[in-house]
Amino acid sequence: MHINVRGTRKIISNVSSFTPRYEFPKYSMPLTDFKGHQVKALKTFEKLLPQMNMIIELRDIRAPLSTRNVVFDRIARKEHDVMKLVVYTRKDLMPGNKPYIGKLKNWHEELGEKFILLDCRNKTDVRNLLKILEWQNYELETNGGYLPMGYRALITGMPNVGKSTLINSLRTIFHNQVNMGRKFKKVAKTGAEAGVTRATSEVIRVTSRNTESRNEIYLIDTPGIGVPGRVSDHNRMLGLALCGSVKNNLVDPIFQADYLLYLMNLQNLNDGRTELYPGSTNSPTNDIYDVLRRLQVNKSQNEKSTAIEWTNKWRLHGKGIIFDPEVLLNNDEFSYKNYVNDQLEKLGDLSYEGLSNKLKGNPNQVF
Ligand SMILES: Nc1nc2c(ncn2[C@@H]2O[C@H](COP(=O)(O)OP(=O)(O)OP(=O)(O)O)[C@@H](O)[C@H]2O)c(=O)[nH]1
Repeated sequence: MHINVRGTRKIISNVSSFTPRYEFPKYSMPLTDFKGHQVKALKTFEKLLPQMNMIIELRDIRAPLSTRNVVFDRIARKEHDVMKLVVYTRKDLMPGNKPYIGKLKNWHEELGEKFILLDCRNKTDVRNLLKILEWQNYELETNGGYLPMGYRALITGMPNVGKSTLINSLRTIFHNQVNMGRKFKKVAKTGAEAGVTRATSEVIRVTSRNTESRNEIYLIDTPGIGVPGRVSDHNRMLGLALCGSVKNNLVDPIFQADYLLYLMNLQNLNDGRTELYPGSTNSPTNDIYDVLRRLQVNKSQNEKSTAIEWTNKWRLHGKGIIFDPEVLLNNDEFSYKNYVNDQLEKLGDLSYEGLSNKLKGNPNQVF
């Protein structure tokens, strides 16, 4: 990809000679982590869609492009009436700069997409989402009346973006309202690894009928669905690895660490203040082995384990880092609408038979 970068290169601290990399090398790696159970989930997803009143697509705020899956757009386009809401998760890990949110707003306006940000574990944030659901339910009810199957929302998204955590938080709020004090079991399994949920769930009730509404609100949890190789590329695979949306061991940890370094240097080019790795403000480097040496706690720790430790730390708790270079590079030519259309074009027709056959015949899962 050729990137046309605007000529306003800020100087990082007092190191005037340092130039970050604007492109990342294409190391050898698989370009997708698409699996058989995901094809099955897609078929169920498509079948369930006509019964749905809303699709809630979760994406990781640190990688708004990489965790956007056009497979969902392709399926949802067939159902014109269904409302779609994008929920960016991990708000708590988001960079605190206003321009980023401004950029996101502009992008979504281009497509007329509604979005909110939340931390799936934060009660206030999750209550706000519940209010949106209740409001939509109320609107529908006042216009159309009673829904015998209740108001239904399908929760979708890439693996590990927080779907099950969000459902559990919504359930906890509901449970505390109706069953004060008594313990209850989590309904959706959660975990730090991609692919914890492997089957589409039964309907999960999150509100009861009350004086304002006769419709109950239900959610349906789905397994995380990755992108087929034809809409993926090296940068995307690396971004997804850093978010935890593909299996950790698919991409060499040194490549992941190097990609993180590439992103950090680009980020410092924009912000110019944060100590993202040892010496990043006064002696920045593009050499990952140099950074790993700086990070090593003792001589016996090897480069690979240092890389794993460092990327894990950022994947799980790293605050203020963005994993999509398109967000960090001030590229005037970038258009969100064109990006999405380009992805849809690359995806082409979604043929499940084709996907299943290619999965069977291709151990590298690249298709
Ligand atoms: N910091 C932070 N962590 C979160 C948030 N939401 C979820 N997590 C964590 O992210 C990890 C993955 O969450 P899950 O809810 O299992 O993700 P999922 O989308 O259901 O995953 P799959 O089953 O693989 O599709 C868990 O360790 C959660 O605790 C959030 O908003 N902020």
